[in-house]
Amino acid sequence: MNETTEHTIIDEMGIRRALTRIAHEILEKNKGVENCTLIGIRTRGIYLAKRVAERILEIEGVPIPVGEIDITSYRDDRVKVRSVENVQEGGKMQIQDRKIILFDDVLYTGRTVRAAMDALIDLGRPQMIQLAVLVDRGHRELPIRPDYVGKNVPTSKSESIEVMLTEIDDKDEVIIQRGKQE
Ligand SMILES: O=P(O)(O)OC[C@H]1O[C@H](OP(=O)(O)OP(=O)(O)O)[C@H](O)[C@@H]1O
Ligand SMILES: O=c1cc[nH]c(=O)[nH]1
Repeated sequence: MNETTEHTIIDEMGIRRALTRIAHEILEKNKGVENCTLIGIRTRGIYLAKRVAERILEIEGVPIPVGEIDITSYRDDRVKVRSVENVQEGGKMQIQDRKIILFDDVLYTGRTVRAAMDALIDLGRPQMIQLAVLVDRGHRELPIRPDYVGKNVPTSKSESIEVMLTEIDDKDEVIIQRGKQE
């Protein structure tokens, strides 16, 4: 039998604590947020970036620009970047010489992050790029590692992680589905 089971791996409180910790880690690693820009990978990476920017404002009293990058995946594994936009004011993000902190909900093969980095570098020369993810589930196919991780979740390839955020899913929860076919 090939039944699918699922259970919660991070609840609402866990997500809140993880994002607060990541906000503190960003402040510590960068000695503040001067010259930093947060860029969320569409869709849920954007909400994570916005929430961390709010925490940083609460903790440090400093606003931080937040942008979004839209990447479309194709079945043959090519990825296409559609845009990089400022989510607060609209218009283009400044990339040149900025410290960019990329946000995504799940890190798996690393191909989405690689596409995002390629697109950013096409637009300008960032001073550096860092990576924040809510869940690192392993199985990297590229030499990419996150600087900030909400939770490391060892998985098998037949499992799947689903991140739900109130902004679009009506609740905050991360679940693992087992027995799901790829
Ligand atoms: O490291 P990778 O192998 O690239 O996988 C990670 C990506 O996969 C998921 O996006 P997905 O393409 O499932 O789109 P969605 O988040 O909009 O559902 C997730 O949100 C990451 O962006
Ligand atoms: O399990 C996975 C793998 C890639 N992206 C997801 O959102 N979940």
